[in-house]
Amino acid sequence: MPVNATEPSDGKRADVEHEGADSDEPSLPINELFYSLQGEGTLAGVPSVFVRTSGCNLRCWFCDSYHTSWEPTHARMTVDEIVAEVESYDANHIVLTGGEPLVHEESVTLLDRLSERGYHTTVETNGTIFRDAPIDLASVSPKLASSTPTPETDPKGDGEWEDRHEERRIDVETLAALVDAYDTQMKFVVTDDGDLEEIEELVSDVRATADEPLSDTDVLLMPEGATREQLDETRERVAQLAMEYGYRYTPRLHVDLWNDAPGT
Ligand SMILES: C[S@@+](CC[C@H](N)C(=O)[O-])C[C@H]1O[C@@H](n2cnc3c(N)ncnc32)[C@H](O)[C@@H]1O
Ligand SMILES: Nc1nc2[nH]cc(C(=O)O)c2c(=O)[nH]1
Ligand code: SF4
Ligand SMILES: [Mg+2]
Repeated sequence: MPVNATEPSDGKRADVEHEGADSDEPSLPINELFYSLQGEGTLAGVPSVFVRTSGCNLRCWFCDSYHTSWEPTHARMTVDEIVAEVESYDANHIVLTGGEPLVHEESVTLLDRLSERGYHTTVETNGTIFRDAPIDLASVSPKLASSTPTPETDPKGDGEWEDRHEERRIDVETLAALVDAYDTQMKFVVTDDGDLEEIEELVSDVRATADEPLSDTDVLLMPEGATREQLDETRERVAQLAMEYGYRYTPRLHVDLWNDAPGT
């Protein structure tokens, strides 16, 4: 269901409580909650319930979830309300995404409750924040230099987020901690050939820092594109790059199937 998104947020707990969220109960700012197919990564095609939190610590210029980052909106739901909504769907796989779901410590509470009920959990994260939680698949998408919003690419202002995004986007220690703690896929948004040099260097740095291995088939190249038309420009080249470098290609099934319509 599309959640009635009313409360603006910037990745911080809102200071106003709203109907439907008891102030004593753990709650999360939810932008949307829906049932679809996992569109990305090694579980692509698996029917899944998506829980999308609002608020992010980065500002990728290409963010396909603009209303969780650049202009965040949400309704506050208690963890109990979220779990009840999840349980109304006949699915075993839950994808917690955002925005950046790990900016919220209540995401751990939600993951605990889902795990207790036997759900498989995937967390889509930008890899800048580590939290100890029952995560079955950490779907980590480190943000490359090509994601940084410059005055030319900024979708909202004049590049006010450029320095903050640039300082925060990569933390090798955090990426290595995620690899060590969880079954991890590393999913890079590729805009053009120039991204591969940074990917190779970053993968090498993470391998040097982590104790657990990160195989080439756990490194995924995903074409940039929020619409079918944009993907038409990128997907074939990114597929070629995956073959050239020996990494895995991931499609964006929800864009191919439904052109990234809300609730897909
Ligand atoms: C909206 S993000 C939310 C989770 C987390 N903040 C992150 O970036 O991983 C979900 C996924 O969409 C990807 N993504 C966002 N905008 C995209 C675009 N224009 N093209 C391709 N992938 C995109 C992100 O890299 C991430 O893998
Ligand atoms: N179908 C579908 N699959 C997805 N996999 C990751 C998504 C995300 O936004 O994190 C996503 C999404 O938005 N839709
Ligand atoms: S990190 Fe994820 S949610 Fe945040 S701006 Fe980038 S793509 Fe969007
Ligand atoms: Mg998405």
